[in-house]
This record gives sequence, C-alpha cells and structure tokens, in this order.
Amino acid sequence: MTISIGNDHAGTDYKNAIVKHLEIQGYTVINHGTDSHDSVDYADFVHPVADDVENGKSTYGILICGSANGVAITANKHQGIRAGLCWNKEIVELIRGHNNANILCIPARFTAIIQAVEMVDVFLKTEFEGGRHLRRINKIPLSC
Ligand SMILES: O=C(CO)[C@H](O)[C@H](O)[C@H](O)COP(=O)(O)O
Repeated sequence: MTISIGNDHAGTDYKNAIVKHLEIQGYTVINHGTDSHDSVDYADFVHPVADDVENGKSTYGILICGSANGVAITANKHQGIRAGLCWNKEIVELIRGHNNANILCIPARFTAIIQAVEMVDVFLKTEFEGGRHLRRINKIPLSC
C-alpha cells in the first residue's frame, strides 16, 4: 500500500518517526512534506498529498502541522477527500469506521510522537463500517 505524507515545520520530527515506522512495515511512502524545521506554508504540501489520494496514486494520506486545522481545512477543499483531525486513537477509529476518512490530520503541538505513530496504526487497520454511515457520507456535498 502507498501512503502520501505531508508536514510543515511543526511536524517534521513526527513525519520522520511515522515514515520510519511505516517503511519498516513494508508501506511505500511518498513524502511531500518539508524535511526542515524552517518555516513553511502548509498548503504547499497539503495539495500534493490530497492530489495523490484523489487520483489513486496513494490509498491514504497523512498530514501533520501544529494544530492540524490548517491541513484539514485545506485538504477538505478537494472533492474526493475526507480528512479528519484526530487527537487520540478513539477518534481515529471513528473517522475510519464512521466517516471513511482517507486522510488523517495530526496536531503535532498537541500530541506526543508515540501517540501519533499509534494513531497512524489505528487509521490503517480500521475498516469503514458502511451501512448508515455510507448513506450519510453520500449526503456530503462534493465529497463522494
Ligand atoms: O496551520 C496551522 C494551523 O492552522 C498549523 O498549526 C501550523 O503549523 C501553524 O500555524 C504554524 O505556526 P508558526 O507560528 O508559523 O510556527
């Protein structure tokens, strides 16, 4: 499975830990984020990640910035994207199980690196439940 990842300067250390964790497990990771701690603008890496997921180049995306709000707002402008901001594993289960999210947004300044890695694991293993949740997703304008 291929996963696209992006981060701004607030998320560089988190991105590095997540990429290492995923590659050890055999995932292919496309890195659109900055590898530096110098200040950058989140939209510059969000759009390439969202494009990858929309066009099927990647199955899922992972976005990391300070609060995760900038990346989530930007990613959800894309028609085929359902991006969810998560701060614990329970919320991650819900954005996959209930919302069929295809991008996980992680707030680096409000989450420990180990928590972020654990959230990624939950995101990748949780299946969409379908049923009533599919009916609801189908009512989200421009998202399906
Ligand atoms: O864009 C954000 C929130 O909407 C992210 O949290 C950024 O990482 C944050 O805004 C960066 O802030 P900085 O003061 O420029 O480091």
